[in-house]
Amino acid sequence: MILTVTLNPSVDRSYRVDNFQVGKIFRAQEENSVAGGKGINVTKVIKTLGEEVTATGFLGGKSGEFIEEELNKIGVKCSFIKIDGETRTCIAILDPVSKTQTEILEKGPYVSQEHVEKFLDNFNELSKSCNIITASGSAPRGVSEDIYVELINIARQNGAKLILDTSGEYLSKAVRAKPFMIKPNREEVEKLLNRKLKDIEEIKKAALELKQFGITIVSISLGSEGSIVACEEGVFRLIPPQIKVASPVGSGDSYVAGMAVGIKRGFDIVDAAILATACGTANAMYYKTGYVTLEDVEHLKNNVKVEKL
Ligand SMILES: Nc1ncnc2c1ncn2[C@@H]1O[C@H](COP(=O)(O)OP(=O)(O)OP(=O)(O)O)[C@@H](O)[C@H]1O
Ligand SMILES: O=P(O)(O)OC[C@@]1(O)O[C@H](CO)[C@@H](O)[C@@H]1O
Repeated sequence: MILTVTLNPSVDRSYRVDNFQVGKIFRAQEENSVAGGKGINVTKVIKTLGEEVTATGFLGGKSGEFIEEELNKIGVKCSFIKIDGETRTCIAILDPVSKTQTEILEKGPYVSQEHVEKFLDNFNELSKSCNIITASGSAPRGVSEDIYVELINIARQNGAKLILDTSGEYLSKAVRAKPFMIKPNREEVEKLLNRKLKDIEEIKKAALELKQFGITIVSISLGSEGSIVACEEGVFRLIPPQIKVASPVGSGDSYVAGMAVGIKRGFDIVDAAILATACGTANAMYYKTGYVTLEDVEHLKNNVKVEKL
C-alpha cells in the first residue's frame, strides 16, 4: 500500500481564457473544478496506475467533503483529520494562445495544534503498514515549517521510504532530515541553493550537491525539458516526447506518482523515472490536474529518452 500526504489540499478551479491579460474582464471558454492539491493529484495518478493508495492530511468544510467524495468515487482509502476551517481553492488561468498559465494559490485554513498532533499520531500508525510514502505541497496555517522533518523521521523509524515534493522553507528544512527522495523543480532548487542554474551541467552539479545531504534519489524536474535524476547508479537525464500541451499543472505530481509506483513495484531507478516521465507528460496533455490515462502512459513510456550524464 502507498500512503500519500496532502497537508493543504485544494479544490483546483481552472479557466481556459484565450488571450488572457492582466486588468481586463474575460469570459471563460471552459471551466473545471477538481479535487486537487499536490498530494491529492499524486493519489489520483497512483490509483489510475493500478496501485492501492491511502490518502491522509487535513480536510475541512464543504470543499473538504467534495474532495473526500471524489477520492471515494475512485476507490481511494481516505484517512484525513477533519478540521474546523474550510479547505482552500486554487485558481489556474490557462491561455492556449499565449501558452501561459497564471495561478492564484490560497494560503489555506488554520489548523489547531490539537489537530496537528492527531494527524502525527495517525501518520505514525499509517506509516507502519505503508512502505512507500509521498508527501507533497505547502502546509496550511498553524502547521510548523518543520512538519516534513517530523514526517521523514517517523517514516524512517517505521521502515518506510518517503518521497518529498515541497518548496521554500519546508524543503530547506527537510533536506537535512535525509528523505528517501526529493523532486523539486528547477526554480525550487535555485531558491534552495540561492543561485541560478544556467544549464544541464549546473543542474547535474546541484542534484549531486543535494544528494550529499544523504538523500538517496534527487530528481530535478524541468517541465518540457524532462528531468535530471541523481541516484546510486549515476546521474541521468530523462527527455520526454513532444506533445500538444493543454495544461502542465500537476505534471510534477504525476511524475511523483510514477516514481512511487515504480519503486513500489521494485523497478530500478531509471525505469521508475521513465514511468514518472511518461506520467508527467501524460498529465500535460489534458486541462484537468492529476489526470492521466493508462493508454497514454504506456504509449509515452516507449518514447522517453534516457541519457547518462
Ligand atoms: N510540456 C511538457 N511536455 C512534456 N513533458 C512534460 C511537460 N511538462 C511537464 N512534463 C513532464 O512532467 C515532469 C514534471 O513537470 P514539471 O517540471 O513542470 O513539474 P512541476 O514544476 O513540479 O509541476 P507542478 O508543480 O505543476 O506539479 C517533467 O519532468 C516532464 O517529464
Ligand atoms: O500550495 P502548494 O501546495 O505548493 O501547491 C498547490 C497546487 O498549485 O499544486 C498543484 C499542482 O502541482 C495544484 O493542484 C494545487 O493547486
